[in-house]
Amino acid sequence: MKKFIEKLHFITHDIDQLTHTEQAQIACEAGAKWIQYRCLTKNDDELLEDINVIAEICDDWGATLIVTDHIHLNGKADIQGFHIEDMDADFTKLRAQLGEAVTIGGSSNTVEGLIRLAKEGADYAGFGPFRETTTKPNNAPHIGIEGYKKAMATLNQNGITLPVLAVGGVTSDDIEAIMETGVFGIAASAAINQAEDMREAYLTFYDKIM
Ligand SMILES: Cc1ncc(COP(=O)(O)OP(=O)(O)O)c(N)n1
Ligand SMILES: Cc1ncsc1CCOP(=O)(O)O
Ligand SMILES: [Mg+2]
Repeated sequence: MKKFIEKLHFITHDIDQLTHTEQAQIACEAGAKWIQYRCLTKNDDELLEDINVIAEICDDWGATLIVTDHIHLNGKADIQGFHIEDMDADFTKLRAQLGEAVTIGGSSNTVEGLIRLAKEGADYAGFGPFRETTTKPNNAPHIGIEGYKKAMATLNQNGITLPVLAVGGVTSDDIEAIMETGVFGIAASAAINQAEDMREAYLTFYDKIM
């Protein structure tokens, strides 16, 4: 089933200055239509407490709510989908488990991973890291502008239309060059939620992407 996927995904994160709920509220008030609640530090009761509040905010503002991992919470709150960070996850099995209506996104550091995600029925993929990020430092090579161009050419040659989002260390100054590579969109956290003025930062991202 083809799903609507937004071009700008805002990812909440554990930061000192704003709670996940506050981040979702500010992003939605600034116009966000896609919130990924990424909290890997709370127990199920705490997660559901956050998710129920964020789901209401998303509902009020017409935003899609995606939860990072935690697929066991499917059906327990008004969640539209899940972003699965395990790059070895079997999306065919996940689809069978979660059903057609649930949006399922995956992550990859390679074009081969993107092809596999597309073949296994992921609805979209985060492809990164664009550059170094403190949100989740890892050892994967940075994709960079040339890497996105090459990957998008390979996907096109293979007839793959999976929506690919650049992710990891993206700032508003990168948006134009990234979008020119042919990727579908951008997912970002730190450059928005750690900005001095989060609303202003979200609006700058939005204006440059749309
Ligand atoms: C849209 C989106 N893309 C990527 C991620 C993070 O995925 P992850 O597997 O953690 O990526 P690496 O940092 O390991 O490269 C996400 N949450 N959402
Ligand atoms: C790459 C990545 N890994 C975990 S969340 C995430 C996306 C957010 O990265 P950033 O905070 O640099 O926008
Ligand atoms: Mg990962």
